[in-house]
Amino acid sequence: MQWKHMCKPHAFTVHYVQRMKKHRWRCKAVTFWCSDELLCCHWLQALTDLLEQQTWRPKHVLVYINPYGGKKKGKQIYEKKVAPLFSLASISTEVLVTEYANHARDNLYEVNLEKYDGIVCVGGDGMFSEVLHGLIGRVQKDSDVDQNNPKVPLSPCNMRIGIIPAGSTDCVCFATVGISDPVTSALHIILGDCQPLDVSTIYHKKAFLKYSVSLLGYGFYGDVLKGSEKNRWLGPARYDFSGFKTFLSHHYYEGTVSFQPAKWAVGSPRDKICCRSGCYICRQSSKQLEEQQRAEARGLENNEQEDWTTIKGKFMAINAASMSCACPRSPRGLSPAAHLADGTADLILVRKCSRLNFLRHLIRHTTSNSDQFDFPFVDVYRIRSFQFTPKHFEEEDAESTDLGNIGKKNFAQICTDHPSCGCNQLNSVWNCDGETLEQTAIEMRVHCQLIKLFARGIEESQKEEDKNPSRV
Ligand SMILES: CCCCCCCCCCCCC/C=C/[C@@H](O)[C@H](CO)NC(=O)CCCCCCCCCCCCCCC
Ligand SMILES: Nc1ncnc2c1ncn2[C@@H]1O[C@H](COP(=O)(O)OP(=O)(O)OP(=O)(O)O)[C@@H](O)[C@H]1O
Ligand SMILES: [Ca+2]
Repeated sequence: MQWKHMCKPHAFTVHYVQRMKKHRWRCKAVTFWCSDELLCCHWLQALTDLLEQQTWRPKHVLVYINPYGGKKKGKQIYEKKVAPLFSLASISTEVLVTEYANHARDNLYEVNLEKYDGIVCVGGDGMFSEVLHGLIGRVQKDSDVDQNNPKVPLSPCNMRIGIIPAGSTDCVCFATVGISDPVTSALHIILGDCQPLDVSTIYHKKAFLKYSVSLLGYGFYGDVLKGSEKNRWLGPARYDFSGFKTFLSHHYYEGTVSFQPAKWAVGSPRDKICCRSGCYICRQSSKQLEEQQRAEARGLENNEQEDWTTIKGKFMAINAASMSCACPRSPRGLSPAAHLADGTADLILVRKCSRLNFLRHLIRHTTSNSDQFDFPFVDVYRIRSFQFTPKHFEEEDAESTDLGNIGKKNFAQICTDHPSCGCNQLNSVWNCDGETLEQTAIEMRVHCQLIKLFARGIEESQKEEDKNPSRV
């Protein structure tokens, strides 16, 4: 809500948020007229006082715009749809339109963060990932935490990030707000919403590689991403084109997956209930995790060696989803019951299957009320960490001769460059929130609620409320 002073006659306008269909929010206005000037002033003063009490609302934000994300409309979207709302809400801004990849990330290591109440990122998941790496890295640096040391607990980031969607998938925005809509996201920022978010760290041989908040996927989604990069000029359609080609190539990959189940977690990946605003499961799970970590610190439980489950096999896809990964292509996401802030990820293993079966599994991502895990070749686990070693890597490590490595690297290269050559590609690549990783043997660990967003999670729709009347 916001007001605008009008001199004559005595009147003021209140701007407020109205909920529309499908989680969309719009800014509406209502003007109050009054013949009594004093009464009008009293109202104005009372409203101003109320607004000033809302200390969680940001007053000064730092905005990063990727002018080349999605359909290359980031700058236009910000100027036309977002900046006017920020100025109406008296939010002052400092704007940086990025000039090269990683400009925003590097800038976050230099700026005086104390000046700002939040960071706004205009772009897609890749741009968000840049801001995420910049902010987490900066906070660790300021608190003398070595993010490259997997044994040291990371410092949580209190500065909130707002996402104005202007990318190709916008999965982080969609899965935390319920819609990919710049105006809705701007209104969540203005109201000062706060949604904690789990972040996963990825390591190769104990060396830190990347952070991930949405999908860490090997096999199908890795290949789709790799293929899509050659066709960036197609814009968001590059994923569908590459998805179709990857589907037809129908590769499977051999390797070993080991994971630690999240024993303390309250929910399961097959739950019918999804993560919604003020989620009870997120609150309970994070509490239980804190207790478990306290017990581990006192040496009552040894988490490092215990409870690892190992599965060796041939996989079409290995997906670790730290959140549902809902997006316009798949409105319920890769793992519809995954939670934003419960300290866990859902590990989905799709084993070698026929093309038809894989298609049936994929199609279920697009329809409501159908369970994409209900196939004999799909398994799903709620986990705190996992590691993957490709079969090819095991052999490579055993031989460990430079000559052998070079030979295999070249072979993989030939196959990637000639997908129609008919030979079997040995390894896939990891898709980490829309960016490829160079290493294939990796380890991932979830950090509960490491960052905060200007969002509130997806609000329960009337239909859902009718189905779950007893939910908190
Ligand atoms: C028949 C239709 C089946 C459609 C199945 C759609 C499943 C879509 C699931 C999307 C999950 C997105 C997870 C989010 C990942 C983001 O961190 C990342 C960065 O933005 N985006 C992508 O990697 C971008 C990933 C984009 C993946 C697109 C996959 C398209 C598959 C098309 C298969 C066509 C088969 C047709 C056979 C006749
Ligand atoms: N000025 C720039 N020039 C070139 N690349 C940039 C620039 N600014 C940011 N980038 C990079 O562009 C990449 C893609 O951006 P972004 O995520 O906004 O769009 P997208 O890839 O179309 O969407 P999505 O990630 O949702 O699929 C990011 O990895 C980011 O690092
Ligand atoms: Ca989670």
